Amino acid sequence: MQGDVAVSRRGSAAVLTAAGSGTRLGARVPKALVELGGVPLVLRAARGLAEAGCLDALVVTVPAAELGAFAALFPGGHVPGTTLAVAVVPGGATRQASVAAGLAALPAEVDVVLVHDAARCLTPPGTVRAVEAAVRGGHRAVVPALPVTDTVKRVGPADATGAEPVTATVDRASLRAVQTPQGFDRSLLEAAHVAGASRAGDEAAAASDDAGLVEALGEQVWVVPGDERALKITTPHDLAIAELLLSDRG
Ligand SMILES: Nc1ccn([C@@H]2O[C@H](COP(=O)(O)OP(=O)(O)OP(=O)(O)O)[C@@H](O)[C@H]2O)c(=O)n1
Ligand SMILES: C[C@](O)(CO)[C@H](O)COP(=O)(O)O
Repeated sequence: MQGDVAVSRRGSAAVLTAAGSGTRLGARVPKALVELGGVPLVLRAARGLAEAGCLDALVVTVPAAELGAFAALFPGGHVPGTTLAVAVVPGGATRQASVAAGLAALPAEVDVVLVHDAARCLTPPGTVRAVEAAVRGGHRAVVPALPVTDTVKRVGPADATGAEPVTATVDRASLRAVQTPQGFDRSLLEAAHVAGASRAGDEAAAASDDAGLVEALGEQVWVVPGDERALKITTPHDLAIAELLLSDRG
């Protein structure tokens, strides 16, 4: 924990998930080490969090076999060029397990936690600040999200040709596509991970986001505006889109 921490504001930190392999991207290195504009995704995401200026500490969860390669991106245990302190820890078999590992490594003083994907490395600092401020403002679980613009159909099991029967058209007015960082009161997020711990080892059962674990506790989750730049880089197509966004920004 760095700097003075006021009594009324004990500290905000982020867990940056970067322990995935990136199967769908298909690179030779773990996805978070893939470069976008010459900068690894994990470093770009960490810089975005640091630039937000509202965080006191950062925990990055990484593939256990690559601990050294990831730690080398944060010389002196800081996000380069900033005073934001970084701890690099091994992640788990699922994103949920990786977040749990990151939570366990947070400094004791932290009372607000943001969970962010390295794969969403172009998220603007303003989105980070908005999520942190919403939690500080009293909403104990906050997710950034965008309205869904496609028409969305529910389908049943495919027939022999592989075609799927449509069973319903979902009212998209009430749908939101959820991004990261997701922000939480620390005690609520820890309780949600304890309650959902039995799901963490199995990709099919694991929660795909942290808000889902909080919802499973019966607690209210709130949505604030997301940003198109916070897209998740999952496939080579996404990486190409991100390169375009970067050149547009430049
Ligand atoms: N065991 C895991 C799996 C995922 N993640 C992180 O969670 C975020 C979202 O996951 P995704 O983009 O789906 O990454 P991968 O699991 O690496 O992708 P794939 O499913 O294509 O292998 C990423 O920042 C990823 O590094 C993680 O920390 N630990
Ligand atoms: C957390 C997340 O990025 C919010 O959209 C998403 O749920 C991660 O899902 P994935 O299955 O790990 O890609």
